[in-house]
Amino acid sequence: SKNKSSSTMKLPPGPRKLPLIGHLHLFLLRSSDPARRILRDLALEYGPLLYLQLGNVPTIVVTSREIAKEIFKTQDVNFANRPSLLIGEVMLYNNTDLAFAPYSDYWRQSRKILTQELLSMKRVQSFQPVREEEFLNLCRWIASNEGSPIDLTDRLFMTMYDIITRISIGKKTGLHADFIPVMKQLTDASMGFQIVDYYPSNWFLRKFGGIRNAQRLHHKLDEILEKILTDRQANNNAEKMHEDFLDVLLKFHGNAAGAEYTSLTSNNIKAMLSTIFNGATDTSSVTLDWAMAELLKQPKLMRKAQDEVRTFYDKRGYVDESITNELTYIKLIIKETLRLHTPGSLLLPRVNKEACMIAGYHIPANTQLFVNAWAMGRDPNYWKDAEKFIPERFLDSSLDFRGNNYEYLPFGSGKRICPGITFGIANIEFPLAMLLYHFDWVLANGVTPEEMDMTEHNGAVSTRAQHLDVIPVLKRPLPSK
Ligand code: HEM
Repeated sequence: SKNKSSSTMKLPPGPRKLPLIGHLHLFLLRSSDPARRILRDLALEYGPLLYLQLGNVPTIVVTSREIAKEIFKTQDVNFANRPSLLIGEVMLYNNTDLAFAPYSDYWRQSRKILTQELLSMKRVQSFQPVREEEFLNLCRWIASNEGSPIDLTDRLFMTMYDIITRISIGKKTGLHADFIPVMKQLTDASMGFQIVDYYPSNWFLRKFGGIRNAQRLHHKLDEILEKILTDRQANNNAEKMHEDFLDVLLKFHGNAAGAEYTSLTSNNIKAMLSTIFNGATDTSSVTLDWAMAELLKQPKLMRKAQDEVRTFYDKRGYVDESITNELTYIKLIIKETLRLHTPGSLLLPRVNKEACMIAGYHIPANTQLFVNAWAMGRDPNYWKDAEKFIPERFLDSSLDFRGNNYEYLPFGSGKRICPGITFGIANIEFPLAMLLYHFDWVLANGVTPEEMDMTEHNGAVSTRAQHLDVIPVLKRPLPSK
């Protein structure tokens, strides 16, 4: 064909690279900044399709909706693979965790189980009592601290961990106490840039740069999950109010579910439970935390949100999850929070199987792809007053987060789009409504809304650097059930 000339084989632009480390120095030099910011600044300088060499790993970074659209529309299958990272390989059962799995039959099968059996609307609704009970417990604790400062951030994270754990492995047992801290470490480790991943064939780095720690964490995790699994299999016919994820997954163990699905091994089930925990906890709690922070920062918005919830629920006297769908303003707040504080800022990395052309540039096979959803979410070319928190911007807008508006991709897009959107939103919407319905909130230590420090923590998930220190004032009594 006509485009094999050397000019069409041009790589996308990027800064000058150094021997051996390529562009890694750009990250080392700004080690106090999160990668999403460094990559956004590079895009401003070199353009929306950026080429970087991270150690030995060729990488492109996309920061425009047109190029994101081109990739997700025309190269979706080609980019449906994930790079093999140390954490996925060592900790997550040799990349059989869904989020890290290569694009394969195994991925297809386990994604089907996840979307159809675990994260369907019906299943998500079936966990309503768990969410209600755990958040009611939280509200009771908050009410018991009325008038004194509390660390709301910590409590929101703990409550979310409890909910996801109960939904995954059932009623609280002693194992929860072991499970949560190990899973927390796993979530931290799997979100970060790890230097060892940029020299995949370097045995020295692998040996000394993380593999031992990953193995140690893996053994701990495996021991706990194995115990949970065998306990459950031993007590299979115990009385149960709700099926949890483990019950569902065990139906696929050893092909009990029949020919429509491949069977899951014990390791597969353990990997799936890890996936869910990893994908669901921090993303949901950090969104809730940012939403509360933004409302505390702008008391007018807080009042508007509280008015909506209180007008809506005052007849019943409590927040009922089955009708949260009608909370228009709460929905706008969540949309805006996901725009300005995109938790999975760079999505999860992908890698292409075959060489291809994107935006007129040559992309060699096995190039790692980051889509900077966080940067697009605050790009002034797409958003008016892009850095301001304005929920009303979504009022008369058809923009949604289901992967078809490429400047707004908090859940990603295409084949690897987050399968947990419905579940994730349910875990945010209802708790937010409940916190706003029952309590008024005052910043602790005499901090004024203007003085609130909204700095982001330098981590892969965009948490706030400061915790929410607030004083609760009970405004609506808690249900006594
Ligand atoms: C506010 C909440 C959440 C946000 C912002 C979020 C965000 C994301 C993002 C950005 C991706 C990468 C998509 C891509 O590569 O295009 C992803 C993937 C994924 N998420 Fe979520 N997520 C959330 C909640 C959840 C929940 C509740 C679950 C499960 C229980 C979940 C499970 C997963 C899984 C398994 C993947 C990998 C999918 C695959 O590789 O095929 N997420 N999520």
